[in-house]
Amino acid sequence: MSALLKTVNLERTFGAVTAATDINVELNSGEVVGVIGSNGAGKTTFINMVTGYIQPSGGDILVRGQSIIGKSPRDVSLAGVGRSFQVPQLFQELTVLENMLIAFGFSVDRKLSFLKPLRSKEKVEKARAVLREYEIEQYAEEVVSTLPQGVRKLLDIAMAMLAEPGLMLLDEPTSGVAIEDKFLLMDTVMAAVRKSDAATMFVEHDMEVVLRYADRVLAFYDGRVLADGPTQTVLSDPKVQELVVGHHLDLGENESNTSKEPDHART
Ligand SMILES: Nc1ncnc2c1ncn2[C@@H]1O[C@H](COP(=O)(O)OP(=O)(O)OP(=O)(O)O)[C@@H](O)[C@H]1O
Repeated sequence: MSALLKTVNLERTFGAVTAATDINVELNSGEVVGVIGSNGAGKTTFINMVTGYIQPSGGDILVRGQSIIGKSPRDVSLAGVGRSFQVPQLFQELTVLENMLIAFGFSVDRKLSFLKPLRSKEKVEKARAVLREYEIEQYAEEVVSTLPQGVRKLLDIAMAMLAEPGLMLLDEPTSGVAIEDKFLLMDTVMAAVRKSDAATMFVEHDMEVVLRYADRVLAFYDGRVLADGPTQTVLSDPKVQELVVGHHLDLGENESNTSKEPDHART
């Protein structure tokens, strides 16, 4: 059976800058992969290529064996690849529920969305059920601009999950969220995502979050995948600690026991 996602010699240049090169990655259902790398390592370029937001300069991207090269972000989303953004892409002056209903029109109704009413009992019920899974149903009638960043992040993810993607890419789900709320947010997201059997990739700078939630880690350095493997193995690799993490990680007996030294990779 074809892998859920397979990239073959994926490459992207911006003028003289090689943002990504030689990216060969395979991913299967149910996997939870942390994507790490210091600023400018190529993580967002990779996510943008896999979701159709930018086209590669070379190589191929296969989703369940089908190439998605040349497809628009919407067509990639219809092929089963969802994403959330570092800065949530929301209609700030609309309510949480209205944002969900618009996402419904774009992703679930598909081709005939312009002929279908935005609000129906069935859609409202489905939208509320997904909000409940992400523990933000109580905000359904609130205007987005009045809500804390953590709720907006959850809403952005919930909107993408409405389409029940087979692969979900989360670009820095915890950025801009207070340290004490990061684990709460990730607990909610991972519980919901794991229920769906979607494969998940999340870009993350905080190694405690990576250790706690990722089964596998892809470490980017200078546009390349420096290491790809089980979380403990990759994070204990001295090369990864030196070039990617920027400090020693003590992975001894306690999996979440990370060094508290300043982390240059943290934003
Ligand atoms: N649109 C663009 N035009 C020119 N250069 C770009 C563009 N997008 C990315 N780059 C360059 O490509 C390289 C990889 O950038 P990318 O944003 O993918 O890194 P990143 O790992 O996501 O970093 P960060 O953690 O800061 O988000 C960097 O050198 C960056 O300056």
